Amino acid sequence: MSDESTKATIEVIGLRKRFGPQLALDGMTFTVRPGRVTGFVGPNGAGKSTTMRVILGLDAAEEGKALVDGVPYRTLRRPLRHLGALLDASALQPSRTARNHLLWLAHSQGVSGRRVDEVIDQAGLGTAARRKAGGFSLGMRQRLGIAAALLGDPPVVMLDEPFNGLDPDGIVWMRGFLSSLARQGRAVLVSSHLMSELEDTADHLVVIGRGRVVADTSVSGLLAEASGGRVTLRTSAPPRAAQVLHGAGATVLATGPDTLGVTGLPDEEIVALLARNGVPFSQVSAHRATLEEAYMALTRDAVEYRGIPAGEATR
Ligand SMILES: Nc1ncnc2c1ncn2[C@@H]1O[C@H](COP(=O)(O)OP(=O)(O)OP(=O)(O)O)[C@@H](O)[C@H]1O
Repeated sequence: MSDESTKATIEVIGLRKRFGPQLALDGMTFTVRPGRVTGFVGPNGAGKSTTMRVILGLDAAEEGKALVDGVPYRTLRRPLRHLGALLDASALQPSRTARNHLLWLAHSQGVSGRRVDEVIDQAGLGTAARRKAGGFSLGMRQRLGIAAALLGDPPVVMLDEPFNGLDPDGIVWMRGFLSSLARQGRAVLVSSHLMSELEDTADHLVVIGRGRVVADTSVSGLLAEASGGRVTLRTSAPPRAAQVLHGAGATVLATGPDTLGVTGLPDEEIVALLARNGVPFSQVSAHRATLEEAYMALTRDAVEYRGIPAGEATR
């Protein structure tokens, strides 16, 4: 799984799909690569579930194609061994125990019964696996869905809104779990409409709005861009500090009686310059945007109806 260029695992190429007058996918294009968690993020109705359904062949696109390991999912002979998916955690047999549900799935896919107990452990189902799935909370259903997705030990895992219904402990568990799947070399695609859920989890982001990709970027790159290289400086000698930094090519703006906003120089260079020129300072801190801030900036135009007074919505 080391050569990313030849091991692309999900390729979505130019998908277009309508539901009646509603354009759900409008040229959706991205690639999910192994060894990292790719967050698939967008506001409600942006097209996340539809894209995943097209990848699985559950919905047909009018244009474009979706490939898993280079071929359409429907043509795979043992699909669970290529891609494990959790789309709808409520899709289970309420009268079966979780373990029997998994045994039945394993049998239908030629997977050994031994694997069932492994995935029960991996998904943290524990003794609940012997209970009827009909009585499960949404969080336990998510875990059961994840256990099912892992049955075929697939190199690609795709989860639609897996954080839904999880309590804070469950969210922490899910983050660690997704990261561990990626560390094992798997390609992990996980959708969410809340960027905060993916904090400390996603390595890469495909941000979508209105059926198309708005940004396809590493998390670190997105944060650096949103942070804009702004540094806040606290000093008892603002005019002197401004003079020194301006002389070194920075743009300096007074932001308070003893604070300056500096752009155009990295924080460590600012510290060195001030020290060398004997300018006193008590704080130099680079502004770090949160993932949520970066996301809001990206999707500002893509959110349907946000802030539009009733009666003025045009779609
Ligand atoms: N079966 C359907 N019939 C009609 N319209 C649909 C259908 N499925 C999806 N849509 C429409 O397609 C668009 C994309 O929906 P989709 O469910 O893929 O978005 P999403 O990003 O998954 O949203 P959410 O975060 O709410 O799940 C929306 O405008 C939605 O109303």
